[in-house]
Amino acid sequence: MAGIVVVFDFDKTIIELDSDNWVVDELGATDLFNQLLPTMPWNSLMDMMMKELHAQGKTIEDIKEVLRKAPIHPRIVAAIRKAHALGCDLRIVSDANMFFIETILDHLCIRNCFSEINSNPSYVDEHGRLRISPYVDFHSSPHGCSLCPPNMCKGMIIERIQASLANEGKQRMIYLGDGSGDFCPSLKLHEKDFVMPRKNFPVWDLICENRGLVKAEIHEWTDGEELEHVMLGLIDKISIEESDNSNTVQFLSIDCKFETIPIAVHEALPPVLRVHR
Ligand SMILES: Cc1ncc(C[n+]2csc(CCOP(=O)(O)O)c2C)c(N)n1
Ligand SMILES: [Mg+2]
Repeated sequence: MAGIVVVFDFDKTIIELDSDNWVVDELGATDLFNQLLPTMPWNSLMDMMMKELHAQGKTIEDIKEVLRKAPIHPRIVAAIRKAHALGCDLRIVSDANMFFIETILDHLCIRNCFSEINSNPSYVDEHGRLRISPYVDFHSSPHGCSLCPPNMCKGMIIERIQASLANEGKQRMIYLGDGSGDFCPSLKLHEKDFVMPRKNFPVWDLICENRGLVKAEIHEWTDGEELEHVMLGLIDKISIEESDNSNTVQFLSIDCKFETIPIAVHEALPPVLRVHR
């Protein structure tokens, strides 16, 4: 589906928990983290925690090992692979950090499924310490959005993606998220887009309380199995609508499930593929 962009939040959407807390807890630094939390911004605190762990002798490999153990529902990995194989453009917008996300995606062998990852920058310095900084430098150039944390306005990122898609002929977006930071981007979606808030999580509460403000169609999900079912259903629905809207493209019926479409055939397909399930 060359015309469909699927944007994923990462923590508590792709993986089952918050990666920052997972690393801090697993490496035994929870008490210090909780003690310092009221005193500094989140990214500065994470950077400081990485300094502390480095001073205690914890290596980058120790951090990677913890990240590789992060719980994830197997159907989420399957869903990502299927959406990618169907030709959707998959992206991540996350308030975690690049190192944590890339380590986990590499481990799951799904990094190649994503065309873009937007998150807080991170790098390993010359001493082998992980450095983490905010996506937005809120001292020199604050984003000015009151809905979002100072270091990242996901709504601004979505608007930037929307502007670039207009040039690429991609029209439809599906946005999946769980947290309060996913509310602002949900408000930026257009009428023909879809938002998939995780049920009983903060973004779901916010969307339920402000339904009138959300233009996109709302489809909730609870776990990986439901995420897979709902997301692939929406991709199917969009592809049918887009093929019905187009009088120039041929369409093809494939009497099989998504996972059995041979890649060689799929690549040779016309731009719009109708899948019967
Ligand atoms: C005021 C304030 N409190 C807490 C945080 C940190 N924070 C909140 S949710 C989350 C996980 C995001 O990952 P994802 O976007 O992938 O769900 C993080 C790191 C913040 N930035 N500002
Ligand atoms: Mg999240």
